[in-house]
Amino acid sequence: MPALNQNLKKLFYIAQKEEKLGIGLMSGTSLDGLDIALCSFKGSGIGTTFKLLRFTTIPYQQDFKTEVQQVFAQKQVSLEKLCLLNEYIGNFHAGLILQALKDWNINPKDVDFIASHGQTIYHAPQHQHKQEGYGNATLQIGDGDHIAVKTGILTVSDFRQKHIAAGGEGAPLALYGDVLLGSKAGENRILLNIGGIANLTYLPGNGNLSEVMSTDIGPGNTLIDAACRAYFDKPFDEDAQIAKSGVVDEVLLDALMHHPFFNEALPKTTGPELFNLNYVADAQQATRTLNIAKANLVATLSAFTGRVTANFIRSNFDIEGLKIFASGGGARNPYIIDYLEKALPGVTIGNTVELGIDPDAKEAILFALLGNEALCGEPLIIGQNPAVLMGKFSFPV
Ligand SMILES: Nc1ncnc2c1ncn2[C@@H]1O[C@H](COP(=O)(O)OP(=O)(O)OP(=O)(O)O)[C@@H](O)[C@H]1O
Ligand SMILES: CC(=O)N[C@H]1[C@@H]2OC[C@@H](O2)[C@@H](O)[C@@H]1O[C@H](C)C(=O)O
Repeated sequence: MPALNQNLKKLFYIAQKEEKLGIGLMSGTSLDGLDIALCSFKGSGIGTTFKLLRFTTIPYQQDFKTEVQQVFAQKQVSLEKLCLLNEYIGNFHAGLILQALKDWNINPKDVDFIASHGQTIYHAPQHQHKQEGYGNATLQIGDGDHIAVKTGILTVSDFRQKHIAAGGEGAPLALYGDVLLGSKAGENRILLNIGGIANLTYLPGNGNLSEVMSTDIGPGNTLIDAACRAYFDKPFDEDAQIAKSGVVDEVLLDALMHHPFFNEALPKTTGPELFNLNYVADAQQATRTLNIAKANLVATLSAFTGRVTANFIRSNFDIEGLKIFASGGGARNPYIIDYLEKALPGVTIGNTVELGIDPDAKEAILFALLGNEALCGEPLIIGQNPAVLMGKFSFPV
């Protein structure tokens, strides 16, 4: 009998371990930093038990952000730059993981796997690119082989391609973990993540997985951040100070609300490829509001996130006793949260902290969970979503 590839032998060994130590990585559309969550797992699927052992966000320096912004959500980029960044980000993320493990006094040899989201560079669902003959597509870079070789840890990466191959749009993937982290018998819940793009997972209190729904909603922080960068030389509107100093331009807000994306069938996804400052400039041009004060613009964009999200929840989930648990950086934006509270009377709006989940760590935990599923799970049928195990394996040697 030919000898078994040592990598596969190790893979089988890890997959069969009763308890696994895994690292989940998330680097989102906000480009603020790399989220690193170290978790321990027992079991798989709905029966998984896990503990978040350590969490950190390592902020990106401006020079790195500037590099990534050259290719991020752009229709035309330098192919050379894209190629270089694929290697660079893999290596860079591996270095940040090693740094975090050192800070935590944990030997990389004790970690069973890394689950890496990579950096989304372009997201192109068919309803958005509309090119005949082409399907849904998405691209995350920061290749897993570089992470595996540099850290010496088995790496699972590039989760979104399989979702598309099996009929999805490559996102949101949060629902696979949200079901596990957030479901409660007898309580109708929404886990609302306000990142660059806002998305949610509806978890019915009857526990019926076929009723679970997860979708992107529209812009979260992406437009607010873009306006703060362009006009205030700030990465974001900390504690909504700028928005609170401005006044909403209702005419512009109404114009921003008119896009076919908001009427697309669910589930649907989007990104900064659509919701960017050109989108805003077009609406300003159409409403002759190009000269409004920049603080009024930030207030209007913050109200836009609030109105899109509130309208979506009101029209899709007119459900008695609905509870929302917010996460993502936007959960710390008081303008957005206050807006939702006013626009959704009777709906309780809390934070995932109440579920024992650090709202900043949630997405990194979700990818660690997906890595655990890739190793020892079985495809789960949840709502209309592809029932597949996602991720590709990269070996250290
Ligand atoms: N104190 C705060 N006040 C206002 N906004 C905040 C605050 N803290 C964070 N944010 C917002 O949250 C953003 C980061 O959010 P997060 O890390 O959830 O995004 P992401 O993971 O990149 O997004 P996505 O989920 O779309 O990939 C910041 O860019 C900022 O807009
Ligand atoms: C293509 C891509 O990276 N999409 C992200 C983005 O950030 C939020 C929203 O848009 C969501 O669809 C997704 O991330 C989360 C983690 C998800 O897949 O659930």
